[in-house]
Amino acid sequence: MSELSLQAEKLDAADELAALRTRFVLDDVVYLDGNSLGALPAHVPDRVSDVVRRQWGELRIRSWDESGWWTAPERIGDRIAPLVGAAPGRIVVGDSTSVNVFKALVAAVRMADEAGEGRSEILVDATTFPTDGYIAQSAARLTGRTLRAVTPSQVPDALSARTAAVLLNHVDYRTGRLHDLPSLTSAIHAAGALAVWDLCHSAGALPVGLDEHGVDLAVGCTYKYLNGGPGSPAYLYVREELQPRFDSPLPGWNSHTDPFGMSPDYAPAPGAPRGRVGTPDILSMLALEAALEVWDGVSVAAVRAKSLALTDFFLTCVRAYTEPGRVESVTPERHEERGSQVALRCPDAGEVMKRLIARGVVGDFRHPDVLRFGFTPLYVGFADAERAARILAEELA
Ligand SMILES: Cc1ncc(COP(=O)(O)O)c(C=O)c1O
Ligand SMILES: Nc1c(O)cccc1C(=O)C[C@H](N)C(=O)O
Repeated sequence: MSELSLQAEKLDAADELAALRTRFVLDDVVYLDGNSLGALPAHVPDRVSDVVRRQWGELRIRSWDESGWWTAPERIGDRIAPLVGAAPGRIVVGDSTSVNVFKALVAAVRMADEAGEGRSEILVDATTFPTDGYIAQSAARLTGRTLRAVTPSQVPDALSARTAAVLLNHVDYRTGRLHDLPSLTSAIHAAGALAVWDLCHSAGALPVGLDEHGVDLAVGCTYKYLNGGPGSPAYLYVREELQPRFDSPLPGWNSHTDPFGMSPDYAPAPGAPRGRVGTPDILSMLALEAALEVWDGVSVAAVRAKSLALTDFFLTCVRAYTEPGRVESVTPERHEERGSQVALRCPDAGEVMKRLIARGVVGDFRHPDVLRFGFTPLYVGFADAERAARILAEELA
């Protein structure tokens, strides 16, 4: 046994989260793609079966009340809230992240307009996952703003009295870089603008502190570190003081204060439900609700500590096993700047990832040259990290 596998064994033995792995359906593959699609929590199939067979099959329409379908978006929002540092009543679940980016950004610009200072510009993260950039372009056109793409580090200098809103990613999907949410949010506020954060790659992997840091609006998906399943609904957070001013660009009937009054005039509901649009996707939503139970008794701080230890250890193993210079890590070394993934660049990354997957190490390839390895502390261990690095080195040799 190599020294690093011995070390992995010791680290796994001391890992207070190690037992959580049994809450998931996993085989002996090293699954390092939970930053794209989280693994299936073991109890979810039975719960979904109950929703389909009993709630839908037997109770049918009664389930909107009796099975709590109607209130699921807010109820599940409250379940996600502690994971991202929000009090109850601030998050609503529904739609995709893309749709929630649209709602949040247009609503942010509308709120900036209320100040009446002619704020003519939206800033967007130039390194963003593409969908946010596309939606921001459309939001800018619809609201008559110009859109400027800047890297998160350029944001403080780019802010001005012209800035209406800024759309940023908490963790960069490609490099795994963690951006400084507290200081960027306060810089955005100092300029009188609104901060909209995309939490897709941070929620469930590290503390976010939405309320504590005064984030205005935030969105995120639930199929990565929250393990909600393929296409599970996303969520929208609106800061409490802003909720009465949240003017949705998609004011569907589900966000009406009296949806069953069927009035031709729109009157927005108070609080989080104002972020709803149409009929919630109940099957996916209730699968997500069940999946969130794996968080019972789990602290985000413990998850963060293990995530950093795992990514540190993986980098150590990669350096020990791989010929120097064969790959370059584009994930920051500093813990304050690292999310829960390691991204390694090499020119043949696409081919290398195919071979890794064939050998039971599942990460993903991101164009043009990035090998991405996501570490989900709820089910990935140190021996997994060592084995992945060892097989990677063999494939790179
Ligand atoms: C940062 C980020 N935003 C948004 C999305 C996707 O949004 P949607 O769920 O609408 O496909 C992803 C991943 O797919 C992402 O990584
Ligand atoms: N949402 C995805 C999908 O529907 C298919 C494949 C991948 C995804 C992803 O989530 C990709 C992910 N956001 C990324 O960071 O690359």
